[in-house]
Amino acid sequence: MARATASAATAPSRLNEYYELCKPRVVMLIVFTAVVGMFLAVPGLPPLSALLWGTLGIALQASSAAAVNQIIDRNIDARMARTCGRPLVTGTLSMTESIAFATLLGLGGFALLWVLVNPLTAVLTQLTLIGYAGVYTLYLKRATPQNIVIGGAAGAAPPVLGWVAVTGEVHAHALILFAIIFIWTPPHFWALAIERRDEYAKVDIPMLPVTHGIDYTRTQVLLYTILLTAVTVLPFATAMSGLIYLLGALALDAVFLYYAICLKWWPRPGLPMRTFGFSIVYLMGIFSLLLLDHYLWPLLAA
Ligand code: HEM
Ligand SMILES: CC(C)=CCC/C(C)=C/CC/C(C)=C/COP(=O)(O)OP(=O)(O)O
Repeated sequence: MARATASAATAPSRLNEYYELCKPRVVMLIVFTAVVGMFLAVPGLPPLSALLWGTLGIALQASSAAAVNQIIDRNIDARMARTCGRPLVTGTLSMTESIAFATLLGLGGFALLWVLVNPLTAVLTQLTLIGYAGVYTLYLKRATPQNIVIGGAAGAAPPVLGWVAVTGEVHAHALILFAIIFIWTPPHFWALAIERRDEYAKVDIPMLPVTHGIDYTRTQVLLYTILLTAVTVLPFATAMSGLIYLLGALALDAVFLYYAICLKWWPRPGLPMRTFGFSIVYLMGIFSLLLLDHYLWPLLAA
């Protein structure tokens, strides 16, 4: 009786541990950018089957990538305050359970994309998984302060994956979506890394604030944010999006630039984490505007 009660009590919490192994909040935003890529790929609505199975397949593979990242990084995660509560560190999930779970999600996602979407999406998504879990986590993260710039390509791929899921091909407009996330990644991450500099130094991970100092990193955040402003004009400049997108994007750019300028010239406690927090709102906002504009602007401009 006591045994039955105990296992009933632990079952939901174990489910929660598997959920946490997938970095759910990051994966949700990643999947959102992929879904926006699917909607932007065609003038009307994308086919339901590509939308449904494409989203599920990309979500499964992104979750698998996040789990592999935690399997590889468990010793580093154990020594940083931000990550020491993760399931593989606390021991609530074993290595065997985590590897089995990551393999199941990865293979399941790949098979689903290959069979129900198209082989190109399956292959590109698999390469993205390898890029993040293999190339970034295993090698780049420990090797160079440019780790997140190069590794950012994996995080930037999902809108392209979504586009390919619907059309079967890579279009120049999909590459603009890639460029937006690619250039957004450095200010997103380095804002957090400024705050967490000492933790990364303690575990010998060569993040930019550790190797080049905090002030240099602030300059890089500002330069990438300026570049990001230019890149976010591209959807309008190439007639992919209309004025609703442009005006909204410029407003978001202005706020992000304000954060980056304050971080560089008027730094104060708490500002790096507020900049990091805003970077997430910003990317959600840019992709929401792209989606909104795709359906509303043709009606208004007609
Ligand atoms: C190489 C690329 C990236 C790096 C190094 C990176 C790094 C990080 C780190 C370290 C955190 C954890 C913050 C914390 O624990 O408080 C984080 C959070 C987050 N990242 Fe990124 N990120 C990258 C790319 C992306 C991409 C592509 C997206 C989405 C499109 C994204 C969305 C998020 C979100 C939504 C959070 C908040 C998670 C939460 O609230 O727990 N990141 N990122
Ligand atoms: C479609 C597909 C396969 C997508 C995979 C892309 C993916 C999951 C990107 C996640 C980006 C991310 C959270 C990086 C941080 O890793 P970190 O190890 O630097 O951060 P941590 O210290 O919080 O673990």
